[in-house]
Parts: sequence; structure tokens; C-alpha cells
Amino acid sequence: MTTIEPAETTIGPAGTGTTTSGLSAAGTTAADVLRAHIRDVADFPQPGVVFKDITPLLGTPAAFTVVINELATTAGGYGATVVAAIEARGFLLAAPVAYRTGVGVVPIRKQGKLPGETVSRTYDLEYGTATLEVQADAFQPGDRVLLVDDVLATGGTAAAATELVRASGAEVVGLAVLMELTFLAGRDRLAPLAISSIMEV
Ligand SMILES: O=P(O)(O)OC[C@H]1O[C@H](OP(=O)(O)OP(=O)(O)O)[C@H](O)[C@@H]1O
Ligand SMILES: Nc1ncnc2[nH]cnc12
Repeated sequence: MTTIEPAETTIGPAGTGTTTSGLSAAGTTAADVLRAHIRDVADFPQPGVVFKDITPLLGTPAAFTVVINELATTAGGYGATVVAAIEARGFLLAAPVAYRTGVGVVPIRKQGKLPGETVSRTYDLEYGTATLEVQADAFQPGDRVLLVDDVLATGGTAAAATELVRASGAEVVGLAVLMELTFLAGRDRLAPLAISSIMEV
């Protein structure tokens, strides 16, 4: 496998010395970088929910690189042979993580989007109900699958995705997310699944 090291890029205000390695001389971590590029939106998509908007992160190449590299390191640590991307925001993260890690990416989509035979699960999330699907032949026997998403909240989405992968005959080695809303206890719901989050809220 070819190892590609991205060019070291300075991010943040000039002179802060934060780099794409995720660490600066001052000890800035990937969590610090992520926290600085998340926008809280009150009462979206419904009253009482504080929505964690990742669009500032997506729009800041150097910060995005730090975060993708961190997720790719996680994927390598789990020995993942394939990354499963949870629609929609998970797609934006899982594809570059798969590319960086040198593995394939499988889309886990909302209902009605995938052709051919699919496996599906309906679940509740922090603000509603949804159905996820994966193609029945998406995984090979022996695949070690890392689920990738932006947010772990109640864990409903990740639980459904885990069930889908297992029903397709593959092993889920873990879940990697940008952030975990700890007050919603998704981690407890998913136990004993291995979960890696860059930052906790
Ligand atoms: O842990 P949970 O309570 O299940 O919530 C987490 C999920 O909620 C959001 O997805 P959403 O369904 O809003 O879809 P989107 O990415 O298409 O916006 C988020 O991207 C996670 O997938
Ligand atoms: N508060 C939140 N912000 C962004 N995505 C979410 N998914 C579930 N809860 C969320």
C-alpha cells in the first residue's frame, strides 16, 4: 500500500502554529481544531435541539484535513477493511477516510435510494424516525467494518447501521464519529461496541 503524507498546513490565526498533524507546539489537538469549527444552531430542526453544524469544518480545508487524518488513524487502529458511510453527513467523512486509509467505502442510505436487494432497519433518532438500508451484497465474508458518522446522539442511527452490517454477514469493529452528545447516552445503548469520538459534548 502506498503511504501518502499530506503537506503540513498551517491553520488558525497566523502564528498559532497549528498544523495538519493535529498537534502544535502548544499542544493543540484534533479535538481543539474540531471544536473551533462546529457551529451550534439552537432549535434546529425542532425546538429544544441544539444542532451541531459541521459546515464550518467542511469549509476549512486544513481543519478538515486534521479531522480526516484523525479518523483515518482510528480506522487503521481498528484494522478496518472497509468503511461504512451513514447518509448523509457520514458520506462527507467516510469517503475521504476510506481514501486516506486505502480501503473501500459502502454507503448506508436512507430508504429507497439503493438499487437491487437491500436489508433495512427503521429506528428513532434525537429528532424523528428514519429507515436505513444497505445492499445485501455490500460486504464480503471476513470484512471488518468501521461505521463512520458525524454525530453520535441517542445511538439509534448507529444501532440500526450495526444491525444492517451484521445482517449482511460482516463484522462491525467499531464506530468512529466526530462528536458524541454524552447526555443522550448513545454509547450505553451501543455497548459493547467500540466507539471512538474526537470530541465530547
Ligand atoms: O444517534 P442518533 O440519535 O441516531 O443521531 C445521530 C444521527 O443524526 C444525524 O443524522 P440525520 O438523520 O439527521 O441525517 P443527515 O445526516 O441526513 O442530516 C447524524 O448525522 C447522525 O447520523
Ligand atoms: N444535536 C444534533 N446535531 C447534529 N446532528 C444530530 N444528530 C442527532 N442529534 C444531532
